[in-house]
Amino acid sequence: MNQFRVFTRWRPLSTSDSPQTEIKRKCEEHANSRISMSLVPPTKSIRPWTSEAAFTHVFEATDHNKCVFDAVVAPTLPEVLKGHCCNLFAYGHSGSGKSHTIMGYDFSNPDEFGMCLAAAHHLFEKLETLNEGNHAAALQLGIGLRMYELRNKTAFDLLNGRSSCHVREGYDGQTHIRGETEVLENGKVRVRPVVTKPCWSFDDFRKELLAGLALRATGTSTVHDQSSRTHAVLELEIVTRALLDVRDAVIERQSELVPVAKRATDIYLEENVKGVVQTPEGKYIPNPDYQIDQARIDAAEGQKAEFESFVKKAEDHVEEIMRSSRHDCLGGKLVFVDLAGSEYYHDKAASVSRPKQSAQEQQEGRQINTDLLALKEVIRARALKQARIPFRSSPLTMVLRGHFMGSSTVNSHSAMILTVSPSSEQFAATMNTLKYGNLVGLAGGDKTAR
Ligand SMILES: Nc1ncnc2c1ncn2[C@@H]1O[C@H](COP(=O)(O)OP(=O)(O)OP(=O)(O)O)[C@@H](O)[C@H]1O
Repeated sequence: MNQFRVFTRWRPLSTSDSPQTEIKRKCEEHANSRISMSLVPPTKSIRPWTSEAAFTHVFEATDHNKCVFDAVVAPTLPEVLKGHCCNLFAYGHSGSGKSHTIMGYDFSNPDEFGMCLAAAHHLFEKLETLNEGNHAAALQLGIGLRMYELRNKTAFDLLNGRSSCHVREGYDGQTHIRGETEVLENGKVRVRPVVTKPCWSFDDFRKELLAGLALRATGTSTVHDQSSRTHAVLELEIVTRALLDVRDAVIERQSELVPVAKRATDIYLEENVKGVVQTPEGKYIPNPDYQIDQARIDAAEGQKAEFESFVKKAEDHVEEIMRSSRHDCLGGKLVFVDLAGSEYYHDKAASVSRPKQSAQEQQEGRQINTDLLALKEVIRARALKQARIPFRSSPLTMVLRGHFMGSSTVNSHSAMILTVSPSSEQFAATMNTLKYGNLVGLAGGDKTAR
């Protein structure tokens, strides 16, 4: 099976909802073991809706987090331990249970851990075994945690005081998320990526996760709050101290290269400006009184090439550490994406009403809509094994590029959980979420996917 899995999770009715208002729904299993869902609208003015056979499984309100973890995340852990990358998305209306699912609200009861904490718990159990007999501290395996919120082309680093970082495509064709430029002594210019917090035990991990969550407005859902207007990304990567150190060395060598490269450019420009004069007619001609100092230009270029070679050497060192690791799991990643609230998804075919939005919210809504449609197209292109995957279509898919590219298989170890409310008052929001999930399930299915 090589399909992108889409799950639905019904949250329980909240105490403020009356039980009579529960949405009537039906599931049907099809020959391909996929499920279709039908919803009966609370009023006659809305047409009943039936999805296609797009869903892998439907969790009911009584299913707790452990049940969801066992079915959705646990099967991906062997892939992560082989050094591959698996992605898990949560999508739903504000208050439908995305944070409950991904982050969890109980950080001490393993049965109620969110997917992220439960995954770390299981990974640390495995890493402890792999670390046995390995006495070199620099080679002890742990989990590097990165946490950021994404809005348009800006990422807010939750493990670095919510500082803002830019999402850009580098000269190497890779997407880089980089913080503000720091100007250091001797003209060195350093641009750090999103912070990776190394965690060498489960308790370290839990502490960092809680610190990151404290900077995120979750759990106080209103459709206008901040968390519903950003995508939250949590990356868990299997690392060693040695790997983190050599990555830091690359950043250090790059910062040393900046002033040297600038000096080479300045010298080249200076010599060439001195080497020409302007005629009364406004033309530039070689300056008869100045001979361009080519040796000076070459010396500066030579120094630049030397510093470039230091960067290359540091990058090779990272490759070498990855290649020579005794453990396949080094660099393995599990990425959780708590997508922006489904109230921002605009499906032309959906005749559902949406809450009134301000001009800024409408603009953000358009961007979120672009992100979500781009994500669906990326999933479809991967399912179709297309040569060109449209990662550049949105900042979200640009950020996910590295994670999707690091996946072992086309789609099968990535999944989406749709969180939905059973309250009739939330019917429109629930149907909108399921409509998007239906499209993603079809797109990530087989070659006949639409
Ligand atoms: N499956 C569930 N079982 C029990 N409680 C749940 C479940 N899903 C959600 N809840 C509860 O409902 C409330 C809202 O859920 P949650 O904060 O996860 O919503 P959300 O989709 O993340 O909203 P937002 O995007 O605004 O942060 C929380 O108190 C949460 O504990």
